[in-house]
Amino acid sequence: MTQTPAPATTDVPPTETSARRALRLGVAGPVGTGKSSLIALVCRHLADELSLAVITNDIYTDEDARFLRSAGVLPAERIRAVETGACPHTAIRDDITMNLLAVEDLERDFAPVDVVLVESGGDNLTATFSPGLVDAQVFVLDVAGGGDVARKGGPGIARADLLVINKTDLGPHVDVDTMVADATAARDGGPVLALSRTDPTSVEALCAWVRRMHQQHVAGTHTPVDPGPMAPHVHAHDEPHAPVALVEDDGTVPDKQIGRWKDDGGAIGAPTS
Ligand SMILES: Nc1nc2c(ncn2[C@@H]2O[C@H](COP(=O)(O)OP(=O)(O)OP(=O)(O)O)[C@@H](O)[C@H]2O)c(=O)[nH]1
Repeated sequence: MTQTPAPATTDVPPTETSARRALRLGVAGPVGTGKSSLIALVCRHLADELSLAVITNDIYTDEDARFLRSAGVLPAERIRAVETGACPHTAIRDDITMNLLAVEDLERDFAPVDVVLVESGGDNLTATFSPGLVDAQVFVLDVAGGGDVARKGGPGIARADLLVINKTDLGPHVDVDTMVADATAARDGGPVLALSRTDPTSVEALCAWVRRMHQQHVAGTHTPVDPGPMAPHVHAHDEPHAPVALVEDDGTVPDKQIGRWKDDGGAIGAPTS
């Protein structure tokens, strides 16, 4: 009796869609470090050679998308906003659905797209993108944040594909060289770029890095790396009526904890059970 061979489960040629998938490049970092400005630089300098699109994340507005559209760095329809309605890291790490759909829409609407830049909402030092959403990520600090910031570490600083120390034109007020040296030490040799939009050499170095990432993506030689999650934490509003209690070993409630509970009626007091 002849047997029909089982269908091969490996060596499946890429589908047209996956073959055309853009490099998805995340840009994260604390509020105001220059994420939108960096994306504007990349678009301004590379739009003639690469097909680009942008997703911005804001909590309640589409402000970053409007900034980029008004800067005229790309056709307006290639820049789309995701309003996360929650902590910025939620939409880039915990539940990436909204962003993933937005990226796929752009890839389909403007196929073929070479690079989709995804800007995170401004967050703290620990926010990173899920490797399920982006292929590579840039973490942006600025010299205005102070020389100590790079030393403080965190997954983005230590393990993002590229760490940018931005606004080096403000350097006279901060020791930029020390900041870059600290950052390089924190990254175990990973690339660090000192950037200013007023320094063409640094802007070209940024563009060269993006080009290289895109080439590696197309060649299939780049493997997305997860910089690691942010520290575990809870949001107080997640469970407004059942906060995590501090209770001593003997079962008593410390004085400082009483008053942090509110029952359904709004009265303040310790829980009854
Ligand atoms: N001096 C200087 N200022 C810069 C540079 N890049 C950006 N800025 C300024 O930094 C401020 C913040 O820039 P944005 O690009 O809006 O920063 P962001 O990280 O996108 O901000 P959020 O989206 O609010 O987190 C703006 O006033 C920019 O003009 C730079 O290279 N040098």
